[in-house]
Amino acid sequence: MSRLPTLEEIRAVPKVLLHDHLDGGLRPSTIVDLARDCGHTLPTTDVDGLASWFREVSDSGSLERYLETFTHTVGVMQSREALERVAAECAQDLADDGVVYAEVRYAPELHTSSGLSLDEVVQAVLEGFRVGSAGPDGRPRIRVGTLLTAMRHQARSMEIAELAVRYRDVGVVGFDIAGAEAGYPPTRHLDAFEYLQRENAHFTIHAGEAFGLPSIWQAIQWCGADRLGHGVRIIDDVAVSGDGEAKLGRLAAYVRDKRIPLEMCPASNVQTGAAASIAEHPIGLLRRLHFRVTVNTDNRLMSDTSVSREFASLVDAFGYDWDDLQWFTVNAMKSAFIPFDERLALINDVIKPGFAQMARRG
Ligand SMILES: O=c1[nH]cnc2c1ncn2[C@H]1C[C@H](O)[C@@H](CO)O1
Ligand SMILES: [Zn+2]
Repeated sequence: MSRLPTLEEIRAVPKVLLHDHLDGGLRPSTIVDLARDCGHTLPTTDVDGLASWFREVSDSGSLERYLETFTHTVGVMQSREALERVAAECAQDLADDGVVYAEVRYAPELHTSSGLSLDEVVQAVLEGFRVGSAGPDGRPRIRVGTLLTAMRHQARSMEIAELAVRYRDVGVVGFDIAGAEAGYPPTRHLDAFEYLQRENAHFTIHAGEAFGLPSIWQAIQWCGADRLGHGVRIIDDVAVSGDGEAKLGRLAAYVRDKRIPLEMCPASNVQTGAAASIAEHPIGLLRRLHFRVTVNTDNRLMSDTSVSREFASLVDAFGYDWDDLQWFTVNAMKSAFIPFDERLALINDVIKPGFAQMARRG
């Protein structure tokens, strides 16, 4: 099929999402509702105006400024009802976009300012995902696993890691650290990572987004991360000569040889200045070099994006075809934190047949 995939067609194929923040994906109308209920003051209560505000402020070119916008999402996610609603709508929105498997992350410690305990936060989010994943016939339209995030500038990672292990059999599939990267190396949380390794638990680390190779190196070689959140700066360890031949440094070679998944989030990276544009995003070269690249949304609200839109922008920039999109999707499914047999079943019974059906249509 020579014609390139369209946005509408991309929406129809089964997709997988590994890096999406619950507090970065609220519907603007829900923020307005919840803010009214809990007395939180927003920059504007006009729904369209609020959507534009998030997108525009997030376009600052700085991760720190980008993260400031979360005051207005986290601020309205402080009750059990609010957390359940946001999680349920998240599952519905992802399913509507054709996502069949998602790992959605959030930081429980950010949702306790009105008195919820960490356990209550986790239980509310799990309940929201349970409700939101069900279709009209009661059968699940999407499978959602959650990742519990600890904030890298705080000192609660051990507590959050223990929480993740406590809820591992009821929907929590892993752990993460997030927040401003510069000045907060992942090794600050080494005890939490060592604990998770002893517990045979899975974790990813935001690394190589706003800070370079040392952050990626620490995340992998000191902390033992299974995956890298973003990881875009791995490109700094790849030299491309005039004739297009690429030479990998030791760290880049390690990441590729070990098939360490890169959770790339192109639109978010352009907004925070981690990449100059989609066309110049390192994903193009990393895909060509067969790193284990996956495509993600990061924060759908801040970037006004979805998995389908991320794919469509890559089709536009790099001319990707259905084989490329299936390759990204299978990469993501292989890299998920659920058991191997369940990943394989989704690949063979859902993803491959879904892409094959699209190929026949073309
Ligand atoms: O792209 C990101 N980099 C680092 N931290 C991030 C990013 N997107 C969201 N966060 C932070 C802000 C949220 O409040 C927190 C938990 O989801 O994670
Ligand atoms: Zn992120």
